Amino acid sequence: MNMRFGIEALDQHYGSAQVLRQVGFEIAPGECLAVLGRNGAGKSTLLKCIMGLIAPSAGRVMLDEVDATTWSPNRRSRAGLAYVPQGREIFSELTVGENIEAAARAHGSFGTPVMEEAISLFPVLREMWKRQGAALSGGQQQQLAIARALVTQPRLLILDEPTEGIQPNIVAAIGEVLRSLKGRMSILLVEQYLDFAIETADAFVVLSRGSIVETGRAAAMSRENLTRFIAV
Ligand SMILES: Nc1ncnc2c1ncn2[C@@H]1O[C@H](COP(=O)(O)OP(=O)(O)OP(=O)(O)O)[C@@H](O)[C@H]1O
Repeated sequence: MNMRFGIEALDQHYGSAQVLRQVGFEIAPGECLAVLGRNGAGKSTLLKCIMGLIAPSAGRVMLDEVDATTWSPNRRSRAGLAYVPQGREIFSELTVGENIEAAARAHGSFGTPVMEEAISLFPVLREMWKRQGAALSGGQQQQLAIARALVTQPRLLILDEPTEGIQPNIVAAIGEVLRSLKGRMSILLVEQYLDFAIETADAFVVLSRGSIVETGRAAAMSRENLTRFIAV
């Protein structure tokens, strides 16, 4: 079942600096929402508040219309959120297989079709199964990180700049996978690579200095309009 997900009027401060201001949106079940914005706009901070890694100063995170603002990251994960952070954070000492199997065991999907499907989405993972995470290219690590998130059978997959520093053919492969997942889960995509976001998302939110300055359906958004908010 797809998640009903929303955030309401989130504020966040680092010391006296306000980094998020009254940020609110919903993600329609099964859709991909892209959050766009320049470096420092507050995108990663927003995702950390959504995952419960930092507490917002004000506002609410709503999962299936339940207030989850004070839930631990683990509880959010059990409720169906999966987070692929910027920089990927795979276990570089473990093999590809161990990375996936550890996540699957923790979520009770070890050896199930959920685990098998997550692996089969990225054929390179089978080829590299016994290699250490550290031996993978950046793009392969990103694919591993996404597969590891998918073995938790998320209802909302949250990705922080999955294309950053990755070669074009792997970006294309990741885009294809994300498009194939829509409908079965919702996706929250933080992205600075505009063409990738346009190909993948159903709706957009643009963050600038911690505030939402533009929102809209993908079909209603021109590339020119979005570039205005992102170009340096
Ligand atoms: N732990 C922290 N302590 C103090 N300030 C921080 C901290 N983390 C981020 N900031 C500041 O908060 C603002 C928003 O940062 P954030 O990382 O959320 O932006 P971003 O849009 O994700 O940018 P990027 O694309 O560079 O990651 C920036 O000005 C940043 O310097």
